[in-house]
Amino acid sequence: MVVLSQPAALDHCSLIKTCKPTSVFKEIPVIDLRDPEAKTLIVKACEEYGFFKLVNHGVPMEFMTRLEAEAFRFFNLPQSEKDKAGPPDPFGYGSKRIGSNGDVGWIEYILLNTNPQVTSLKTLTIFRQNPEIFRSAVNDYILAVKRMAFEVLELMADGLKIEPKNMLSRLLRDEKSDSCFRLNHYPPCPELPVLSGRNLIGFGEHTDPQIISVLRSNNTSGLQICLRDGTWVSVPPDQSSFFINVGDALQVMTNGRLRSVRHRVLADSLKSRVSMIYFGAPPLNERIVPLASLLAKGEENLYKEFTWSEYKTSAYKSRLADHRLGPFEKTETDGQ
Ligand SMILES: C=C1C[C@]23C[C@@]1(O)CC[C@H]2[C@@]12CC[C@H](O)[C@@](C)(C(=O)O1)[C@H]2[C@@H]3C(=O)O
Ligand SMILES: O=C(O)CCC(=O)C(=O)O
Ligand SMILES: [Fe+2]
Repeated sequence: MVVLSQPAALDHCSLIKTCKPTSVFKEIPVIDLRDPEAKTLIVKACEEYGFFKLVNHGVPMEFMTRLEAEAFRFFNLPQSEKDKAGPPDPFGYGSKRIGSNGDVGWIEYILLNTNPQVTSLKTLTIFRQNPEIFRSAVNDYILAVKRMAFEVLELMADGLKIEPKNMLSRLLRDEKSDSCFRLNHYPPCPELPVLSGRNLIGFGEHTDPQIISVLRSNNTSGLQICLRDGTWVSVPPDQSSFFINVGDALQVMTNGRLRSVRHRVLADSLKSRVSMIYFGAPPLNERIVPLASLLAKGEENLYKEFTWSEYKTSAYKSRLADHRLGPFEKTETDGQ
């Protein structure tokens, strides 16, 4: 990508030129968790897009707004205070750098382990300004979102005719589940209007490595997903709903039937975006293989066998936009 000149603050960031304005995702599948047809609609949306919006989800709005307020309170602290909780390893506070392989964005974030047994010094530092209130806002939110994610995965298993119904959700329910939680803040970027016709990348394009991701944001747009034909569409924000992404591990477990969705976030010139994402992952020692009941007679397994720990190690060596499943896909010569 060629960038002519840009303000010093954006030096490290990527700009993309959109030839035609990205269209709004009008056909976004909206699934009502209480709809008797939900299981079928979830499978359909995950096959077609790897993505859907969830309404009537049962997570109290108060949990979302309380955590959003705490997130803003933290991100509004002086930089020197926030830096005490960084750099991320991968947990902790991070700014601009995403991961450790050179990816950058117009973003600051907090990454947390959802396992309460793993409380690092960095996590304690994040909470230290407002320990009781911040911690309980995070815990209440995660607990409610986890319950809802289990329900979604149970409906999905039902829709896919997987027995038993907890085949997928048990991985997230496991006390050794390697799930994590992220609070992202995309500050407004006042320089954007002078970068005419170009967009600033807040979070570069990628797929999420885990099983599913459950995203909630405030009312600021920015999230885009990539459709099957390669076009990018903007997802209108909806602060009272959740957006569910299929991750790489679920793509493998369904032998490619459900697809992990490529997505990215663009910065806004005027409004801050805050998002909170629960990444539901299996335990580290879990073998990630296509579920036998999903393989039709004679259907080939598309992936080599690996554990979540092996996939994670490989993913964390990759760049954000890499096709992380590539090294795990079977080739013509495999198995001969
Ligand atoms: C560049 C990277 C950041 C990331 C680890 C990686 O090496 C590749 C995957 C990235 C990602 C995307 C989804 C989640 O936000 C995340 C926490 C994850 O599990 O994989 C991030 C990683 C990160 O920010 O550390
Ligand atoms: O912040 C967002 O809206 C999405 C971020 C994201 O895709 C991620 O953290 O993996
Ligand atoms: Fe993501």
